[in-house]
Amino acid sequence: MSALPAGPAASPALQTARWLARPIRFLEDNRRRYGDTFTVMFKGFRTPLVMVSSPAVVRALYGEPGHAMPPGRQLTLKPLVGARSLLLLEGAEHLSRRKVMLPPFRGDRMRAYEPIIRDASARALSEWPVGRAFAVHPSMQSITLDVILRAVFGVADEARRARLHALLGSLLAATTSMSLQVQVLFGRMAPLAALQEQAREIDALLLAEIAARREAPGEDICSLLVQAVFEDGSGMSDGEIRDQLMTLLMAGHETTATGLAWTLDLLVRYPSVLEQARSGDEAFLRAVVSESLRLRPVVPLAGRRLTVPLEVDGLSLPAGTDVTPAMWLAHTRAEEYPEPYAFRPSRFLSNPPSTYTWIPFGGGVRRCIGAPFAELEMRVVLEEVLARFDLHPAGRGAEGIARRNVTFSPRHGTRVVATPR
Ligand code: HEM
Repeated sequence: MSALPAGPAASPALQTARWLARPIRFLEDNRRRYGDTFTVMFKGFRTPLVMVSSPAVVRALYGEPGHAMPPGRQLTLKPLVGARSLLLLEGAEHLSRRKVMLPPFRGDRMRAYEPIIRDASARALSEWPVGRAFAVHPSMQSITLDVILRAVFGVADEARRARLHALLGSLLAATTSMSLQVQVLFGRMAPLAALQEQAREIDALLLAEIAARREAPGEDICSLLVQAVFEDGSGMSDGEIRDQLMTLLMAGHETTATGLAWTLDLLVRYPSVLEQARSGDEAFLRAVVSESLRLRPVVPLAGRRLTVPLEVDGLSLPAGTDVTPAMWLAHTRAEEYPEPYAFRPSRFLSNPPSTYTWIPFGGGVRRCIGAPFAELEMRVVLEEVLARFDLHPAGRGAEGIARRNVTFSPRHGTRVVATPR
């Protein structure tokens, strides 16, 4: 068996502590010492993890459709999204779902959701405090949750939407709650029982929505799933649609809100870019979104377990190895991005990067199906924010990174001072 690439010799506990406390430093230190490809060992993982970042290796990894999903995904996600989730299926079952779930997210269809995004933004932005520091991340979470409930779930009724907003908001907060995790670790199951009670109410509400969409389909994604037909002529059961809706919520809500919070954090620290972003030039705002996702990749890793050996550019990894691109490292290669640490959206206008040097949405057969949705939503929310407010950073230092589940998120929620224009 070939040896894995070199990597840090520290104990798994120490490597994990460094990754959790200072992820960027951990990645940069390893790149400096070992190059583009290195092997790390995290506590709780039974097998080492090879991190890669050169475009040729990322292409070879994501280009092989047969690789399996990374370990641990089933364990953490199944209780929330259900066993039939697109995120958890593999092989032919996964591909058949992807085939029917991709078309509803096509770029041209997304335009229909623009009014919903503008309206959700207007409601949330009307509550922003004026002239004093506050964190924008919770407001972005509220917008992205509202947008998913309307555009994806299709919940038109205000009262039902408010109830689902409250229930899903607290379920999602609990999944990132350190206090809950500690209580459960010490055997206190009461909070978990309360969560299960909430989950039952959510399921009942979702099944009622699905039944209503079967009766009278609309423009939302749930209506399209209700009408979807697999190659064998069968459709999705109500239970499966429930799983896919929870999947879209889990995959699309926090990620987009966090991408928005990071974009605002970068914009307030680069006033000339912020001014240009206000100009109403749609292409420039798209470039702002792309550059933010490059410099602040919300999902730092999206790996695979190899089912066949990976052999490329002198690298040879045996089947069974866990391999992940490190988005930060792939996005900060000076060969592809001159002055890689500068926030410079115009680079996406003059010289758009090739596919495997910009991978905030992963790649290959598991690439994010919500990418066009997320990009549109980010651009439209930004337009609404910039049209209403002048923004300044609340502090001098750049935001640090905190980990929330699988995301890299601004530690203090992006604190700004907003004044109406
Ligand atoms: C800025 C926002 C977002 C980011 C950074 C992001 C990132 C990602 C990444 C890295 C993956 C894994 C890809 C892989 O394993 O190669 C993924 C998968 C996925 N995302 Fe997103 N995502 C975002 C928004 C959304 C939205 C808005 C939705 C839907 C409403 C969505 C739905 C999904 C789904 C269903 C998958 C699983 C695809 C599969 O396994 O076939 N995402 N996303």
